[in-house]
Amino acid sequence: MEPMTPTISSRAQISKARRVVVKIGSSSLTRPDGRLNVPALRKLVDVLAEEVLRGKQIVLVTSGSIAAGFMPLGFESRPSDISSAQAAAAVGQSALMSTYTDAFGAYDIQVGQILMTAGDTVRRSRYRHAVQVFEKLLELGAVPVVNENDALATSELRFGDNDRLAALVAQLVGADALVLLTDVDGLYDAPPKQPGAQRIPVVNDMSEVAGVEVTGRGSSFGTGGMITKLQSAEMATVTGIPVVLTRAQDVAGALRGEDVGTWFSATNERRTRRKVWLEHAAQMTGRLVIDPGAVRALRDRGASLLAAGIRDVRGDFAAGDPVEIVSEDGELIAHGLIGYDSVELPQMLGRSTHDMVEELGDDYGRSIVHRDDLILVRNTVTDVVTGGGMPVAD
Ligand SMILES: Nc1ncnc2c1ncn2[C@@H]1O[C@H](COP(=O)(O)OP(=O)(O)O)[C@@H](O)[C@H]1O
Ligand SMILES: N[C@@H](CCC(=O)OP(=O)(O)O)C(=O)O
Repeated sequence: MEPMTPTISSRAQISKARRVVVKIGSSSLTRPDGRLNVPALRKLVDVLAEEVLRGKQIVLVTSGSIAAGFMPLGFESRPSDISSAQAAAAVGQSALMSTYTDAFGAYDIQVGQILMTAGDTVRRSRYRHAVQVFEKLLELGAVPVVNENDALATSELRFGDNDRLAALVAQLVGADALVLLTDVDGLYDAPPKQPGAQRIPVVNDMSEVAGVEVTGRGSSFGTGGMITKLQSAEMATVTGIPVVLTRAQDVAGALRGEDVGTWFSATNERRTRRKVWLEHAAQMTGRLVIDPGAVRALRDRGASLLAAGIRDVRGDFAAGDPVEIVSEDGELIAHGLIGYDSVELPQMLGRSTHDMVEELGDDYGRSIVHRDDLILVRNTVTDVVTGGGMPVAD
């Protein structure tokens, strides 16, 4: 059995964390001309390698593949169309990994590349497999180096930014803490370039950042800006993982528990990883329109969604896919994992479970979305600042 790490409930305790996920963003790994900033990467590795040699388990989530790949392919700036960005990622990812392999190799530490797509964090079998690979690498003393599988990720199954991916990885490996490294030394109460903007040192509850002005536009090479960092912090903290957000130069201080950046305390809510994913990260494959009685049943009674309350179904999905559930006037009510394929649903709409079992057989006795697979979409802080959660397919 792995020794248990005490729960990390304050910044000072982070030095006791046994397993930490560290995410470094494009903004910190990119030179002004857009190329990979190798000295910055090496400085990060110097700090992380020392921690590994002292016995900490580190998982590194790193951006930089597109940054490292577009110039060698002859693009003048980071390409915005998907196929060019994917080609740049394919070229840049290998350059990125060889730089990490050399840098950690100087400390005799092996790195293992893990390229993930959103699907790996959703499907149970792939998730379990990912858990095993991470565990094995860490057990063998290697540093898993993670990025999104940019070359292959399709737009429907893409995170885009690495902030939310890092929160999901932190949940997947059961990290004691998540460190988000960027080009700004923490969350500010207004965009940092604004005169008078002040760093917020501690956030004990995400509701405290409700009035903070953040932008979704990152630095020249970053993706997502501060919005996806707040989403990431919320995803981690509600599953019991505290977060430090700071600039890359302060990584050593962050891991020692110094007063750098912004500390986001873990909440006691401990929502399950699957529900957090459903709320924040799932790309929806379909939409169910439900009547007012069903809205009340979901909201007030925490009920499962039955066919009787469904008015309309849109999209092409298979049982187990994530769908959004909206009211007749279009208000987003919940996200859920659907229990049936889209082709099965039209014959079921508006019908009682009893009728369907009589006519269609026992297979139709299940709810459409079981309460355990359903999360009411709250007006969370990140929704307030972003003006809505994740993009949802029509
Ligand atoms: N309230 C805020 N506090 C701190 N940074 C903010 C805020 N609002 C917007 N930002 C911007 O977010 C940027 C970081 O996001 P991004 O460029 O996507 O970083 P990365 O590539 O490291 O993920 C910073 O450069 C900063 O200008
Ligand atoms: N996966 C992409 C990174 C996406 C990105 O820029 O994310 P972020 O570092 O969170 O702004 C890459 O390696 O270029």
